[in-house]
Amino acid sequence: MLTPGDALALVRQKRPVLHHIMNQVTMSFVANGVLALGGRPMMARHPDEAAEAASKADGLVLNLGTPTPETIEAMLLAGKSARAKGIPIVFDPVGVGLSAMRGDAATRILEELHPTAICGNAAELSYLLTREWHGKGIDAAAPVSDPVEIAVQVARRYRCLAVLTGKTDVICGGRLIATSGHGDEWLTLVTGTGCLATSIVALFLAAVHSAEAGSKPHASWEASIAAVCTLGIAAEEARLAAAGPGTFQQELLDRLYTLQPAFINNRAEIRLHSR
Ligand SMILES: Nc1ncnc2c1ncn2[C@@H]1O[C@H](COP(=O)(O)OP(=O)(O)O)[C@@H](O)[C@H]1O
Ligand SMILES: Cc1ncsc1CCOP(=O)(O)O
Repeated sequence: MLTPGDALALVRQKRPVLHHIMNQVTMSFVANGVLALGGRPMMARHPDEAAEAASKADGLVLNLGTPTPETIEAMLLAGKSARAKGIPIVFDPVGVGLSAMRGDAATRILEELHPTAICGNAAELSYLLTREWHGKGIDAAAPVSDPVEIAVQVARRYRCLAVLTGKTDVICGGRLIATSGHGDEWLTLVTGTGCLATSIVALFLAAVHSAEAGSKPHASWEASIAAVCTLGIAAEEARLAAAGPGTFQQELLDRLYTLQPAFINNRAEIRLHSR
């Protein structure tokens, strides 16, 4: 079994290059979060260079936050290149039910690229099942009654890992289902923490994929659990030193930088489920 601490140590040892095609709102924060954890963020969003950039990466993040026809084209080109190279692709369908444009882009990404993992909030993952939008703006409007069931259905429908974020995070890969209650409600006061969760999942998947550990059964699922626990525990520690959302954001980056594998292993509480 790959512990959360083992996975964090691998991230810092491997320092994966993570190619992002993502929204313009949270790019800088996400790049700083990935750097703080030991990764190498790379943003390359023009269709003319997207495939080439992906071919030089260890993992690819496709984030639908501020889509344009050009970035959607770039996502499809980068995704095909990532598939040819065999690196993990992580898709965050940010605000997917806001417009037909986002819904259509998500359909193409899912059908043409078959991402390794889908990460999003409950409204986003439910939309991928029902094509009905229950979000407010781009956020999940209200807690859903059974987030585990939504994640299970998404993982089964799209044959991938599903990571549903919220007060409780759900990490599902087929029959493997886990939940983590780590985190802090101030994460919802800083824009980009959902995007960062997605990029951290991609970072951990890329690290494990590029190491021997990646060949072990369940390694990708365990890496995704490690990713959400790392962010959640970093947030719990950050909250202790923060006065409000501004200092919380700074403290969060500092905790991502200083968290030690043994500390995460001592602290992480993960519940396993069966369906
Ligand atoms: N009420 C909450 N309490 C504690 N942590 C939360 C809460 N809501 C979200 N989180 C955490 O915030 C991060 C971003 O999740 P979320 O807010 O669902 O993303 P998004 O911005 O995509 O809606 C995740 O690490 C999640 O665990
Ligand atoms: C506010 C906003 N609008 C389009 S993308 C974006 C940021 C979304 O970030 P997150 O989903 O991580 O809160």
